[in-house]
Amino acid sequence: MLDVQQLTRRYGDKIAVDDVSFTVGDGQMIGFVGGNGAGKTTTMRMTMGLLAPDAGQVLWQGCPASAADRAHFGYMPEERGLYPKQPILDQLVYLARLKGMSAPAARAEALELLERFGLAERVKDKLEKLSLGNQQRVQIAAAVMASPTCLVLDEPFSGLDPTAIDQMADLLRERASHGIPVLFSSHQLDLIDRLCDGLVILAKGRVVAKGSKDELESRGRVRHRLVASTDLGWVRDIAGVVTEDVDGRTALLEFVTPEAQRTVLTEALRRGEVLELARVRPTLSEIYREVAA
Ligand SMILES: Nc1ncnc2c1ncn2[C@@H]1O[C@H](COP(=O)(O)OP(=O)(O)OP(=O)(O)O)[C@@H](O)[C@H]1O
Repeated sequence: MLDVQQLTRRYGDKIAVDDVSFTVGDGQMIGFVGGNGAGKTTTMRMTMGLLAPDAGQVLWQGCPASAADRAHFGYMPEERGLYPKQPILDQLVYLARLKGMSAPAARAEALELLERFGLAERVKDKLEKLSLGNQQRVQIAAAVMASPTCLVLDEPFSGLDPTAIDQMADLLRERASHGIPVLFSSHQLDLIDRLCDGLVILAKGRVVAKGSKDELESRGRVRHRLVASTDLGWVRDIAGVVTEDVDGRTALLEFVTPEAQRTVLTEALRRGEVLELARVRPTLSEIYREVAA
């Protein structure tokens, strides 16, 4: 389990990360979300021990994370970090050997990953000869090689096409299913929604929301969609109802009290048929806009 506890980091007068805490359990995939400059990269660098926090600490399996612990983490930095002028297979083997793998095992795993990503024909190419999307695949391969105990990935999906996103998503899910914590940042909320067990939302250096999507949804406003067989203009006059939208026979409503919901339902039935009265689940984008505004 990776436990980020009250991390704080300033750059001069500016506070980049302010008292940030969250946990990524074994086998969990947690999405790290926030606008540009929210503090995600700074938090990830502190998590990896590449930047010293002004306050707070990172625990690994309940103890302060040591350099030896972090040497077994897989990390994909924002600035990427592989050498443009080196052949891709050589680089992957070299990095895996630094993590303690034997040369034959490192070569076998690197070849397997490169084949899986459709790069089997390119293993001798220098990184810079690959398209940006393929370079990104190699960067992800570097992070997941050598059985990392934890994955910390800074925007691993940026610049990937939908097929590559699906491939990488499968790979990360597979790694998480082996029981390792996976933390990754992304601006693609649909992807986070699809992939993650939970998310941490950062705004201006602070955690503004965290938890599973269900937990975050239940914190937000509860709205209902009402569809009836007759015009619904009358709902605006019912006490205890916030009318978000009324469009003929369809309305989006917030019931302030249970009585308001009963009144609306009774009145709608008195006037005609009720075709639908359903709770509207907020999208992750709506939750994000609400908490990160
Ligand atoms: N080396 C640095 N020196 C000064 N300020 C910095 C430095 N690195 C980051 N910052 C500032 O710290 C804040 C957080 O930056 P950080 O890169 O962690 O955000 P982020 O959430 O990763 O953003 P993005 O999504 O744009 O990558 C920003 O205001 C940024 O300008």
